[in-house]
Amino acid sequence: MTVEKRTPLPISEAVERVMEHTKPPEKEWVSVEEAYGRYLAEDLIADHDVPSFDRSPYDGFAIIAGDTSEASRENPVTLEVIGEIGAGDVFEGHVTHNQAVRIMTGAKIPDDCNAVIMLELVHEFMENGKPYIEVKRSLQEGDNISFQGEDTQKGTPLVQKGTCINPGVNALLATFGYNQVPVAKKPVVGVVATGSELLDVSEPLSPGKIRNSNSYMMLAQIKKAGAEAKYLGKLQDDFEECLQAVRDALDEVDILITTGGVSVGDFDYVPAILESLDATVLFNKVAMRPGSVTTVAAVGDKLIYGLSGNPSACYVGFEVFTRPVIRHSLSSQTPHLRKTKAVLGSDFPKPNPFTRFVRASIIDTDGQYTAVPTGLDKSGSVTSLSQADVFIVLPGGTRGYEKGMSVDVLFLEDHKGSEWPWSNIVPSYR
Ligand SMILES: Nc1nc2c(c(=O)[nH]1)N[C@H]1C(S)=C(S)[C@@H](COP(=O)(O)OP(=O)(O)OC[C@H]3O[C@@H](n4cnc5c(N)ncnc54)[C@H](O)[C@@H]3O)O[C@H]1N2
Ligand code: MOO
Ligand SMILES: [Mg+2]
Repeated sequence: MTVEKRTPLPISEAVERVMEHTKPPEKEWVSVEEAYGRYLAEDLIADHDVPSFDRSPYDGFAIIAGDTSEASRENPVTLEVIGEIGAGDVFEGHVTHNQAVRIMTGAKIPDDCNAVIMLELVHEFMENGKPYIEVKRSLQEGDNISFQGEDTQKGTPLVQKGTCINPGVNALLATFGYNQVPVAKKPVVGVVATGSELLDVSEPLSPGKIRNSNSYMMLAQIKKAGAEAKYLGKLQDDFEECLQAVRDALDEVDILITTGGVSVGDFDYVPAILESLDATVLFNKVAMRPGSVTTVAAVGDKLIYGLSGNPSACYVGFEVFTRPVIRHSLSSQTPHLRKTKAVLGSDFPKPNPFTRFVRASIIDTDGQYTAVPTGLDKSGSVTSLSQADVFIVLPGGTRGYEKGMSVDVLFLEDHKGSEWPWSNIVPSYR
């Protein structure tokens, strides 16, 4: 029996191929209470000025600034207080010279007034049953006024579609009257685990068996990417059973992920399943480690990801190839992992022909990032994932890397994303 020979594709080319198979985003409406964490499906543009009227930023008195032009400690001016307004009220009367209106924070400035003086800065007194204030300083027109449109003006684009709705975006949605919010429909992503060695989480360990951890890892990755996760169970390494399960799964999901059985072993059935489904294999080998066996295929308008059974390889395969497809269908303009530079925290003396993704934790020292590998750097390692907040990217080549070098890192816990992180990833030898 000869083992199938696979040609490794450069990462950027492999990502390009999957991105060519993305579908246009679909829109749905959710209530503003449900919008947090969803992705905006339309640009949010201010349809009125904010604030929409001149208002007082203080509890104080609305006055005519010119009345105070001669005011000083020695020469205070006296103004008659002719009314009071709280936030939400509008002063309907007319204010003339040497008059003032008691005004609270957030209330609309009376039309005739053009400045506000804080309560603490005036002396209040009554004379003949009428309230007055004494002002000991001179104010300029516009002093202490929050002007209409000073926060934002009508027509200003505020939030781009594809943005993850954070609490600040929620505030804007409410400000502009979005009781219902247009958000990108979440694609449904199914997970099937294959492997006769797999136990359910609740089962006790027995010789040769391990618990199925990849499914639960990926359900979380899918949700984190913004999609709806559907667990479709774990399967024995049995070709017919797996083929039927994949066929059934395809009816239920937009994207299907299998884990395990994707390499060249006797019980690695994913390649044969893809063949039986007449799927178009986009690639079945990528010049990266872990995750070199990552396979992606298209069946009709759906993508099937054959991710490695090895936990770290599975994790990497998802973040590099599945996450951007999900984010694209959520309208994101920046669907890939965000890239930045960091100082390498350990030596990697052994050269590797494939680009390596090293799970690492980031330390921020006054804005200077250092990336320190977390645990065992092997494809089968599961413990190195829990502490990882970046992948260090070490391009393949003929030389190793030394502690202290500047390297690219990709953030795992970040919503901003990046447009295309795969150009300019170059080995940076000192
Ligand atoms: N002769 C060769 N052997 C292997 C090659 C190769 O090129 N030639 N590639 C190696 C690489 S690289 C990887 S990665 C793995 C890929 O393996 P598979 O995707 O076929 O996955 P399995 O064989 O089913 O399992 C691999 C490993 O992962 C464990 N596993 C599987 N499923 C789960 C799960 N749901 N949760 C946790 N752990 C899981 C499984 O027990 C195995 O230990 O192949 C290499 N071999
Ligand atoms: O796909 Mo493997 O992870 O390169 O070890
Ligand atoms: Mg295998």
